Amino acid sequence: MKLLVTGGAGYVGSVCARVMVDAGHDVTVVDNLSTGNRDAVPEGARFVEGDVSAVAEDVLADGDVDGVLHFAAQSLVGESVEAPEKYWYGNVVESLALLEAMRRTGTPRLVFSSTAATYGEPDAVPIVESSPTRPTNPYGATKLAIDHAISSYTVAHGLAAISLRYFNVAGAYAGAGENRRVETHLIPIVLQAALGHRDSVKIFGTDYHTDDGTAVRDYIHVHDLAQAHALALEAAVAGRHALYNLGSGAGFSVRQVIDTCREVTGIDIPVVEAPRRAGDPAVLIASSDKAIDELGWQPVKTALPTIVTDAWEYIRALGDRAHSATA
Ligand SMILES: NC(=O)c1ccc[n+]([C@@H]2O[C@H](COP(=O)([O-])OP(=O)(O)OC[C@H]3O[C@@H](n4cnc5c(N)ncnc54)[C@H](O)[C@@H]3O)[C@@H](O)[C@H]2O)c1
Ligand SMILES: O=c1ccn([C@@H]2O[C@H](COP(=O)(O)OP(=O)(O)O[C@H]3O[C@H](CO)[C@H](O)[C@H](O)[C@H]3O)[C@@H](O)[C@H]2O)c(=O)[nH]1
Repeated sequence: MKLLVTGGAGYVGSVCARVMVDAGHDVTVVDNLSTGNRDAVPEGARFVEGDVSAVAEDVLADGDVDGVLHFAAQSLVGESVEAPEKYWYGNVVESLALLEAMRRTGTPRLVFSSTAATYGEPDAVPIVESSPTRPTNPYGATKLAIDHAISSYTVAHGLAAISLRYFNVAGAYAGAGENRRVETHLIPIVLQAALGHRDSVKIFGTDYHTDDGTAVRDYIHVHDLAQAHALALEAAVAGRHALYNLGSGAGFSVRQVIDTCREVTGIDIPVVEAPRRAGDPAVLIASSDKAIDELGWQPVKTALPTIVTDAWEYIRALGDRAHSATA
């Protein structure tokens, strides 16, 4: 297929772009490098620098692009609470521009990076796709708004679309991984502390109603996630918007993640207890049964030590290329 990958210089987008190139697809990456790295764009993919709203329509203009994988976004829960404008413009307005570009150029297929954050605080876990959507932060609210916009484009304009609601993505694949200029995600932060790039790790909230008082998340390996994108591209049906949760089905607390990182690295990483981070739900665990049943998705790297080991090997190999700025 001929594919446009937005956000393909970022973490998840660069791994997915690599998997698509390796599978023989013709890939063009559009990225404004706001959080991504130019050198993360895989060899074999074309690169166009710019905002989705400014350059995507040019890439689609010939009318022969088969599908769009839309990763480009602002995606930090805490930041979205402090600067919601960045999220409503950067996510909703940019994605509406992409939908319009696709409509005008007759581009048939979309796979969208939605998120567990669309559900908010769940009534029950594991979370299924029919669970209520009550986002607890602007990030989740903007992703939910985009999901609604996509649904109406499928009905009105015959777009074939799949939203993949990822839970917490981690790990690395073939030399591609998490290397943001400013890092806020738990696993890379803990591993940066193990490397000595940070003095300690803050635990945001120790008073949640969970077994050890810290927040629980479901970590999914980035390569398993990329495989789901390949399946979604094939499965998208004109006029239909399907949604799938993607996780490993097990929840790990912040303390359990830190302990796993200690075991994998053999380093006693220092921690500091801190207040809760605004916008964070207590527990997010996915049911991925729908993706397994309907897409034929088979996650392989589901064990947390495997995910952390891959992230650790990646971050150690970065050397001088490592960004380690604290947020
Ligand atoms: N990482 C996770 O745990 C996770 C979980 C659920 C969903 N997601 C979603 O997956 C997608 C990728 O997340 P990530 O962790 O790889 O983030 P990232 O910040 O590493 O990558 C996002 C990329 O998009 C680019 N970008 C942002 N806005 C753009 C715009 N308007 N035009 C062009 N390029 C733009 C950035 O430069 C960056 O390269 C996001 O949509 C995010 O919401 C991520
Ligand atoms: O230094 C840190 C960093 C994080 N955390 C905690 O660790 C958990 C995971 O936080 P991350 O920042 O790694 O991930 P989030 O759960 O906030 O969000 C991630 O997963 C979501 C889906 O679950 C989103 O889609 C989002 O894009 C993606 O960043 C949270 O309880 C957070 O408070 C800490 O205690 N200390």
